[in-house]
This record gives sequence, structure tokens and C-alpha cells, in this order.
Amino acid sequence: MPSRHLLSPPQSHHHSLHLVPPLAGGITAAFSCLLIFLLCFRRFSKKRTAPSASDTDSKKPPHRLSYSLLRRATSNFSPSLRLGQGGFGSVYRADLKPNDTVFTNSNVAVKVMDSGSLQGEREFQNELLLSSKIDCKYVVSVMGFSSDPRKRRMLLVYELMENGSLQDCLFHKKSQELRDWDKRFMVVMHIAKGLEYLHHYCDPPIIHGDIKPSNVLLDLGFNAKIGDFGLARFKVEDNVIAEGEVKKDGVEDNGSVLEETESVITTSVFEEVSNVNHVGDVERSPESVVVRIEASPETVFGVDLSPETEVGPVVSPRTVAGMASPSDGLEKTSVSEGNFDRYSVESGGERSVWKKKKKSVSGKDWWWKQDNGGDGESGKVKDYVMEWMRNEIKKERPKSEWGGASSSSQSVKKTEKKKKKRRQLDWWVSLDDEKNVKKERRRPAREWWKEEYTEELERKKKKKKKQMKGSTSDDCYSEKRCPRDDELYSERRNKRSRSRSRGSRGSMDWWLDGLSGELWKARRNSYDSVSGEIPRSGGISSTPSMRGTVCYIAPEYGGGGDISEKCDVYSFGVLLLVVIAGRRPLQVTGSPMSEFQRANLLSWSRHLARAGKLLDLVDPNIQTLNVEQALLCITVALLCLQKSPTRRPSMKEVVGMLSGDLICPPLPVEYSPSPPSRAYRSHKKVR
Ligand SMILES: Nc1ncnc2c1ncn2[C@@H]1O[C@H](COP(=O)(O)OP(=O)(O)OP(=O)(O)O)[C@@H](O)[C@H]1O
Repeated sequence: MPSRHLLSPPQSHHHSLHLVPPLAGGITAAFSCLLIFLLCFRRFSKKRTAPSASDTDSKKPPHRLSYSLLRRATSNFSPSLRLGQGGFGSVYRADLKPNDTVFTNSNVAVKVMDSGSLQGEREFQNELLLSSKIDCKYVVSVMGFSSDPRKRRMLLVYELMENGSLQDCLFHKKSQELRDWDKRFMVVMHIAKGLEYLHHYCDPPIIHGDIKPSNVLLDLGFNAKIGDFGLARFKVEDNVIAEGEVKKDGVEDNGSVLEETESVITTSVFEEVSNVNHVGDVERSPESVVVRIEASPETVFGVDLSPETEVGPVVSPRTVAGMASPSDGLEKTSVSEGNFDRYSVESGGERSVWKKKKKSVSGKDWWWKQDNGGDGESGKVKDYVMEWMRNEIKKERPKSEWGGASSSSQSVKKTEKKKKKRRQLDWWVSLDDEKNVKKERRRPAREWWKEEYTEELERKKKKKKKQMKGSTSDDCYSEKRCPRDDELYSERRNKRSRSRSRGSRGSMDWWLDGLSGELWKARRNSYDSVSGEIPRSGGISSTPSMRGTVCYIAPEYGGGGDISEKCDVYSFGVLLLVVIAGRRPLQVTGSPMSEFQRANLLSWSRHLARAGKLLDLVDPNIQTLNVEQALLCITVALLCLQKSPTRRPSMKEVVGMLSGDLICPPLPVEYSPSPPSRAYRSHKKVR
């Protein structure tokens, strides 16, 4: 028995040895089948859930091309082939010979970055790095590049968008096609889908950071694509900082590598921002404000774009995010309290350099400062816009009608004195007080303003009453009275500005409602691609800064606050209004006063919403208007423009609402023509 017992195990072992290979093989095969199936399923489901993703099979990284090839293709960068001028370079049409490249499309656009501009270099690198991650038919694709750091040559090759930018088509060419509502709606949908792709289908998600009409390009069929990723960045989850939170070292971290880098910002017109519209003979709109960061790209980015460097997707998001926002710390800190390594401001040859300070103020503070017209540089945005508007009025005002105040130098001096005194008071009133202003001309504006102002005061009173009753509901659309969006947003601001008198939110504050941005460090002006000129000061629409564009930039982002997709959503809201209204966000046209109330598109649209006249916003040039769609678009835009980022819809929701897949919620109470009566009834009950 023992011998049998002893023999049997080897037998069974031998037997099992025979069984193991097929069994293991079977398991491995089954496992690998399962793995393959899962992978396929994931890919398939990703494609199905991302309808906005490109219909191309795979994204090819941008090709390196030789400088001479691109020079030949653009006839030595002939001015006749120039498509437009951006903040940091010119864009040319290029005709590549089929033998020269691997591109199927021989017509391309070549952007020649200005040499010696650090911001230009930053944008060049950003575009390349992000393009390797983007594969969407609603985004302009970067096909190639040419780079020679020693000669400071940086060129980007894009797919050619035959109809240029949306800005040009809307405001300069006034394209006939865009008079068709369906085309406009299609453009809006494409932009929304492009953003939806960036926010929801990119891995990691990408925040564009500078959505505006000049960064939307149109192809032959007026299909819109989002371009210019110079300010874009990857969303880095672990980098999210709670509202107002300051990191241990006192500096908010936005993934910036520049905080540790000694750099110099040189802004030659910094001082001009607050009070100048004209420099020399050139009419300066806010677009013409320049900021340059001067440092070698190597020290700033730590990236070598030497000819041997391959551009591919081997860059970690973290690195890219850092690279995408190298100026964050620098800007942010310099905006608020001069917390910077070295910040140099040149003005009229004068140059001063500050050393690093330790104290830092959060981005929100910056915004409050802006809004409050607080001291420091940031407060100059409002001053500047006020100044700009005054100049606009003067320009628009015919001398025969308004002459008294401006005809004699004496009266000009008096007006100047008055201006200074009344800057903190009421701007509209100061206008009214100007000598020889015909009563009948000023009355409508004044009455209109009074109406607005009284409404505002009444709303504030009501708000206070409600607060005293202890309304705490956070649901905007619930039956209970809920805090309005701007109530939520301004709660903190009110706390900070207790020192200000209660009624000190003057008409200018109301008028500036929704205007945000960083005028003082706006980057170089982009020229109109058609005229090749600096845009007429008919509007402050395209004022790009290193963090976005005035009027398009979300308030929380402008101050160096946390960047999120909701910043893009806000910019999209502005863009949506611009496309529907066919005008710039800030624009004075025609006779001074009658048009003046409409000058700020954002506050005008809010005013119309409250008055229940949303359709008045629609561009009168639009033919075959689809009223329902137009109303839907305006409603979505207003939802996107809510000051509290959390209340703004996501781009997925925006696409859902615009395409009719999602039901659009009603407008927030502050935009409703009449406050919901039930809300008040419920309060009475509480009483
Ligand atoms: N791929 C393209 N196809 C056709 N035209 C283009 C293309 N890219 C740019 N352009 C034209 O060149 C102009 C300048 O573009 P660019 O991206 O350099 O600057 P911008 O976006 O207008 O300004 P900024 O860079 O200051 O934001 C655009 O307004 C557009 O008219």
C-alpha cells in the first residue's frame, strides 16, 4: 500500500504535468481574448461616445519641414500671400509641391513667429505640444513646423482655412454667407463641439483659454474650427486650488515653471494702458498693448527645440501644463502685489525693476480690485475702459451738436478737471453736467440709466430683505427664492468693500458689468487680416492678453484664479452673443447716446433679458432667422455668462442644449422679465 501510495503521486504529478500546458495555454488564450475584446470595446465605445472626434483614423504628429521649403512655398514670404497678422507673427498662404511633402493638401497656411519674442516662442511650443494630442475636425490641425532656435526661426504649418477668421467674416468682409441664420448656427455648433471635444474627449482635457472670433477659422464651406492654442493648457487635476487658497510658500501654483526662473517682462506701453488711446499717429485700441517676456526659451521652458528634437506625444501633461503657463506665477503675482522675481516696466525709456515680495494675493482679489477700481495697476482696466468710452463719445459727437465742451481749449481744461473729480462719482452724471449738452439729447440716456439704477437699488433692497428672512436655497430654479448669480459672486466682494458707501456702485459699474480682462498686460495687437490694419476703435473686442482677451475672459480667470473649463464656457457665451448680435462685445456705433446704452453687449443682453426682449439682440442683417433657435442660443449664452463658474453649464450640456438633446433650463432669476411670483409666495408662507 505504501509503495502504491508512494507511486501514485508521481503518476498523478506526471498526469498533471501533461494537463498543465493545455490548461495554462487555454487560460492565457482566454485571458488575452478577453483583453483584446476589452481594448476593442473601449476604443469602439470611445469613438461612439465622442461623435465630435475627428473622422481621421489616427493623428499624425506635425512634420518637420525645412525653412527653405516654406520660404519657397510662400514666395519668400510675399506680402501678397499674407493671410493675416497675429499678435506674434504673420500668417502666409503657401503652396507646397506634392513631391516636397507628405501632405495630401498642398495649400497650407504658414505662421512665421516673430523672432525674439518669448511669448511667440511659448505659443509656438504650446501649439506643437498640444496639437499632438488633438484630433478633431472642429480644431485647426497643425500639420508641420520648422524650427531653428539659433536663427530664432519658428514656423508653424496649419491646414488652410480659406475663409479666414470668424472675426474677419463677421466684421470686415461681412460675408454674405453669414447672413444666413443656418450658417451662423452651424458655426456656433462647430465651436461648441470643438470645445466639447477639448474638455470631454481629450485625455487629459484641454482648456483653450482664448476663445474669441479671431481664433475661430472658417474653411471654404464655412465650417468652423478652433485655432490658436498659444494660451491653451492641459487640465491638471491635482493642480486645482480651492478658491482663494494660497500655497505654503505664498504663491499659487498653476504648474508654472517660471516662478523659479528669473525673467524680465518688458512692457513698453504699460503706462499708456490707463489713459491713452492714441500713440503718435497710430490709433491705439486696447489691442495694441504689448507685453513681452524676454528670456531665452531654454531657461524658461527647459525644452530644446533644436532641429534634432522630435515633437511627439512623449511629453507628460504636467510638463506641458507647466510649459503652457510659464507666465502664470509671474503675471498673477505681478498683478496683485508685485510678487514677482523681477518685473520690469519700461515706459518712455524709464525702467524700474522690483525685487520679489513674499505676499501674494489670490486671483479673486485681483478681480475685486478690478471691479472696485481699487488702487494698484489692476484697477486701471475700468479707468481705461472709461477713458476709452469718453474718447469714443468725443469722436462720435459732432461738434455742432456737442461743440461747447470741446470747441475751446478752456472748456476742455475745465472738463478735464471735472473728469478727475468725478471719476469716483458717476460717470454718466459727469457727462450730463458738461456744458452745452442739449437736454433733449442727454435725456434718454439719463432716464434709461436712472431706470437701471433704480432697478438695481430695488433689487439690492429685495436681496437684503430676503437675506434677513434667511433664504438659503441654492437651487436657482427651485420654488424657493434663491440667491442670484451675481449675489453669490459678489458676496465676497461686498465683504471686502464695506468701506465703500452702499450706493457707490455707480452706473459705470453697471455699465462695466461683465467686462473682464487684463488690459494692462494685454499682448500685441492682432491686425485685421483683410485690411492689414489695427482694428478701428469701434470696439474693444479683440484684446488678447497672456491670459485671454478682454471682454471674452472669464472674471475668475482674469485675476490669475484657477483656470477651468468653465473659463472657456464663459468665453463661448460671449462669442455666442457676438455671433448672434453680429457686433463686438464693446462697441459704440452711430449717434452717441442712443447707441451708447447698447455699447456693452453683455449688460445690454442682460437688460434685454430682464425686459423680455431677447430678440432685439439679433443681428438685423440675418436673413431667414429661426426665432426659436435664436432664443435658444441667447439663453444658452446667458447661462454660460453666469459669474459663478459652477453655475455655468459644461460644454457637453451646451452642445446638448443647442442640438435639442437636452432641455434648456429657464434663465436664472436675475435675467427673468419678472421674478417668479411663487418664490415670493413661499416666502410669505414662511413669514
Ligand atoms: N490656418 C489658417 N488659414 C487661413 N488663415 C489663417 C490661418 N491661421 C491664421 N489665419 C489668418 O491669420 C490671422 C492671424 O492669425 P493668428 O493666429 O496669428 O493671430 P490671431 O489669432 O488673430 O491673433 P493673436 O495671435 O494675437 O490671438 C487670422 O486672423 C486669420 O485671418
